[in-house]
Amino acid sequence: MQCKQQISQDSIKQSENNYTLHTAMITLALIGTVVLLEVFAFYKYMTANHGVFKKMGIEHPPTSWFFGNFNLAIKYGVFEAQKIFYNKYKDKKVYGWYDSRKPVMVVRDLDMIKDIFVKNFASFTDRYTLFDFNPPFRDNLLNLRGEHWKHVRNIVTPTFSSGRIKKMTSHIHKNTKVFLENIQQMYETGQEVELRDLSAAFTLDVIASTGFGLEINTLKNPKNKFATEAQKVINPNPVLFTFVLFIPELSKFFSTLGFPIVPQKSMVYFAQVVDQIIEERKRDGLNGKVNDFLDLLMNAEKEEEQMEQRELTRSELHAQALLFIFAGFDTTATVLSFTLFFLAMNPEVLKKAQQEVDAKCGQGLPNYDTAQALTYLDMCINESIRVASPAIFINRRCVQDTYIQGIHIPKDMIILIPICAIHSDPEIYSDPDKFDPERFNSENKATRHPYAHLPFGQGPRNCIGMRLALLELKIALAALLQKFSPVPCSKSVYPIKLSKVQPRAQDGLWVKFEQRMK
Ligand code: HEM
Repeated sequence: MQCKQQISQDSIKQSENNYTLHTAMITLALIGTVVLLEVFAFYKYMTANHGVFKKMGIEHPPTSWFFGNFNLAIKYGVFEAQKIFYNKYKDKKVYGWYDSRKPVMVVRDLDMIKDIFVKNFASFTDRYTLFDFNPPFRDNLLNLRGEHWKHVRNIVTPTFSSGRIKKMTSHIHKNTKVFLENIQQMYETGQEVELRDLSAAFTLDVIASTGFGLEINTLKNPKNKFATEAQKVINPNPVLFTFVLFIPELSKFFSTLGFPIVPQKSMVYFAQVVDQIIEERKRDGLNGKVNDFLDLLMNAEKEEEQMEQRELTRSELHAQALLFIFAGFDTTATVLSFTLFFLAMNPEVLKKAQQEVDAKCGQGLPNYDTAQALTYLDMCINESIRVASPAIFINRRCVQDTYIQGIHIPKDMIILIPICAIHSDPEIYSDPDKFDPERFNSENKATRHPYAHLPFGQGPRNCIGMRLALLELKIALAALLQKFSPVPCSKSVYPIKLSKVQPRAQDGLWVKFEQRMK
């Protein structure tokens, strides 16, 4: 009897065990299926667009399901990858590229590029931006689309007219004097100088001054709040940025979790600076008397309910003011530092540039008109931007189905103009790594396609700050060359090895300054 009971208890236990095992297996199988389905769904999501170019009959590099073609940018570096495939498809007007899951049409043909920038502009009014910004930066020109962009651009354009920029020369002069004092000190102490940081401090001081009438003095006090916050904005969190590069949709998710790609606190800091200056100027009756961008933007500002055609809201004003800082200082610093370095490494070019400066500017600081007359210096700057362009590429988003030169560009296709590859195409610029300003004399320029040099973009959506940047560069370079000569030093590495991901020299741009004997 006892034995029978024991047997039935054992069998109950056995069947309980079986049941538990069975349930565990079903659960595991269910989890496995869900995981598999999710992996499959993710795979489908990542590869959903990978057939686009094949259907269009457009060639592209072989794709990886996760990276698209991004693994090639990681393998070779952004510059090199652009050059490799630009050359690989040299007999094509366009080729395809997948930024992870996103198809991007790369346009090589210069006539097609011209049509995209100008003739067919109505189809390419917008830029593609990786993520949407929050206020106070949301409504900035770089980011805005369609009619909203047109409205703001029309209001802001007069701010950058020759007349307005001419009036800003005094701001540039003030900062150039401090720049020269710094160089004098470096010369006296025999210091070897890395040009990048020096140039960035100068161009940030100029933007703070021409933009907002502020004297932040980064050249003397590199850790000032304005400069540290600006550095945070132009160097977003690299981990989050990489995630968003692969899956742009994640940017909203990170933002909601309180981790925006561009630090929101820094943006708010700059908006508060702008608000404070506006209040002070209104209080002190200084409206229209400071000759900076804020002055002009303030005149264009109106309360939302009183809005007329040609006025900005405070939110639009914030966004433009902030954009001028971020679009204006790092780019100009890149050109200033590379140009000075190239001059130091090419003594014949340096001598010629100095002779021109002496002849056209004499001893005083170059003004707006003398700066326009510095044609050889202009050639040096153009050549420096060709070799090391601050913008690696330009993009546009196609807003309506369009045919250009027999090629169908569907609505929403992202267009990429490979500036670096065009600037170093040996069929356009022979021996492209060589620094040779003569490429930009009027005779040589006339033999080239006008769209073979695109450092500031082209057409109605080109760089609005180009004239200001060139004026600032010419005044700073000419003033420096009047008194000093940049020369090679023990740390100089030439020819330059460009960084794989950004317009920087891998080994820095090191020079020494010598005082000129006249
Ligand atoms: C050497 C210095 C600079 C370079 C190389 C440069 C380059 C560029 C490039 C390539 C674009 C895109 C153009 C296109 O899509 O066709 C651009 C746009 C822009 N830049 Fe610059 N830039 C420089 C300086 C400045 C300065 C000093 C400012 C302002 C103070 C500025 C403000 C802007 C703005 C607001 C846009 C957007 C224009 C729009 O979408 O309507 N840039 N820049």
